Amino acid sequence: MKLVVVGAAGRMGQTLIRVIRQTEGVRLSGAVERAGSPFIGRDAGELAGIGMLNVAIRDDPLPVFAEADGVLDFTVPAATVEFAGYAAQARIAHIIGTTGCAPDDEAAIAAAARHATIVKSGNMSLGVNLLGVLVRQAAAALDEDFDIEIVEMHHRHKVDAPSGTALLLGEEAASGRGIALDEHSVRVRDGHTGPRPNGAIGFATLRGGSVVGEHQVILAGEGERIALSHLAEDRTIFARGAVKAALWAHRRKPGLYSMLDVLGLEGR
Ligand SMILES: NC(=O)C1=CN([C@@H]2O[C@H](COP(=O)(O)OP(=O)(O)OC[C@H]3O[C@@H](n4cnc5c(N)ncnc54)[C@H](OP(=O)(O)O)[C@@H]3O)[C@@H](O)[C@H]2O)C=CC1
Ligand SMILES: O=C(O)C1=N[C@H](C(=O)O)C[C@H](O)C1
Repeated sequence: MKLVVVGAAGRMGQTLIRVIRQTEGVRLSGAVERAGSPFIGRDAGELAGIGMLNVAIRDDPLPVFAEADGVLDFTVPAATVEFAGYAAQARIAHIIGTTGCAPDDEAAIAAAARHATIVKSGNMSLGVNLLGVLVRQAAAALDEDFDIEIVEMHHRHKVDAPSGTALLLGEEAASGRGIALDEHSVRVRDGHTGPRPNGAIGFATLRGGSVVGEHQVILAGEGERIALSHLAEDRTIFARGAVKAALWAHRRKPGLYSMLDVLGLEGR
């Protein structure tokens, strides 16, 4: 399967290029960065530290997509929406790891999924997706006497909050409780907040250093507390998940899928 990496010079872009090189059944056919990037024209393999791959980084996605079977996209929301349109035009699989998408972005991506096979997830790792299933089960088993709080920590460069993973875990908790997350989430607390609303799902965000990604879901009751957590030690776990998603999506009918579909965890 021929794969394009967009955002090829980024933290995830470079990790994806290394993982593609190590994975049977896939090869890097193209690499894209934004127009004006200092990395345009550089060899994608050299930049990722694995030696020449003879794939130059380009700033014209459409012809690059036309020669590929799938695109791996860990960039920024505006770019992802644009890439979704191009992937739909080229009828190739689009694997989206980008987080921080606004409702309008999500709507544009859903529209593109009428023509393209899109897999989108706030976290592509096996561990976090399994954690999501466990969180849903725990939230379903316990009533509102257990307060749900989600704590996340990431590196100092991260630009969106709460993280895509924290929101994914919040959705799973809400689904276990049979409620809508956006009607119950408390994303910020500051000053005289008053007591905690019953049934709220709270979020707390920490940023610093080089932390790859840490998430904890706490279910706090009277006199006892359950904590379910995931620690990402290496970005390779996300890249492996994305490549797995691309292989799963190849020649599958258009639609918007999640990592739960890819991993066979949907409905578990
Ligand atoms: N779902 C998951 O499993 C994971 C998701 N993520 C998410 O992936 C995204 C990227 O993370 P990370 O790699 O750390 O971020 P980086 O900033 O390191 O990488 C993003 C790359 O995308 C490039 N880019 C920006 N605009 C465009 C464009 N129009 N065309 C092509 N390339 C573009 C950036 O270039 P420039 O810097 O020049 O603007 C940069 O090289 C984030 O949203 C993050 O939350 C991260 C890890 C796992
Ligand atoms: O920006 C990151 O680095 C990460 N982003 C994703 C998120 O927002 O949850 C996934 C992972 O935690 C790393």
